[in-house]
Amino acid sequence: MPDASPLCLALFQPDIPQNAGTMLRLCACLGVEAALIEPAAFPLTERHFRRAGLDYLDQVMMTRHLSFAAFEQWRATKGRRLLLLSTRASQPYPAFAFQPGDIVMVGRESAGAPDEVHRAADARLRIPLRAGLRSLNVAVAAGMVLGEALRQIDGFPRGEVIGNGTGPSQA
Ligand SMILES: C[S@@+](CC[C@H](N)C(=O)[O-])C[C@H]1O[C@@H](n2cnc3c(N)ncnc32)[C@H](O)[C@@H]1O
Repeated sequence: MPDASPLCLALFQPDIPQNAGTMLRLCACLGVEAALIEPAAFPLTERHFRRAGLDYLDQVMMTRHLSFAAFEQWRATKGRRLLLLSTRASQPYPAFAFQPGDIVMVGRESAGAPDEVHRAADARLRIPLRAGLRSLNVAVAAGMVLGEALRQIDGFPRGEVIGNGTGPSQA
């Protein structure tokens, strides 16, 4: 595996700071690396993320890429697979075999990811939904698929239990 982190979550040109903040918090808590592909629809500053409720920013292993082309150059140096979550994909994610080092990418809230990104991906994965319903919130989609990927590769953090695990700790 190329890096210390078992997986990477890539945010393609995020539109909504609250969603980006939720996904970066997810990355911090699960020990998943994050990649931000610019331009975003909001300034990628610490102030904006903190206002969106992300107070774990210093715990996120994050790379920023000025364009998709720059991200692709970086990815080529790492030799990592790109797995795009897309409402246009036909392959359901629960049947996909994830590997350590995989990069799971989510698209924009407004428009998903463009054809160029679909073509570049090693796999395009779909979360099956009930007929007639369009899509999930992007952070929910990211959480579902990262959870399955971490389960498959046994990549969840081995965190300490706070207290004795039976209930609220004594003050
Ligand atoms: C709100 S959705 C994008 C909606 C956009 N109109 C489209 O159809 O692509 C934002 C992102 O969440 C992810 N997503 C949401 N629902 C999904 C699903 N059922 N399967 C795969 N990815 C999904 C995708 O990465 C998508 O680009």
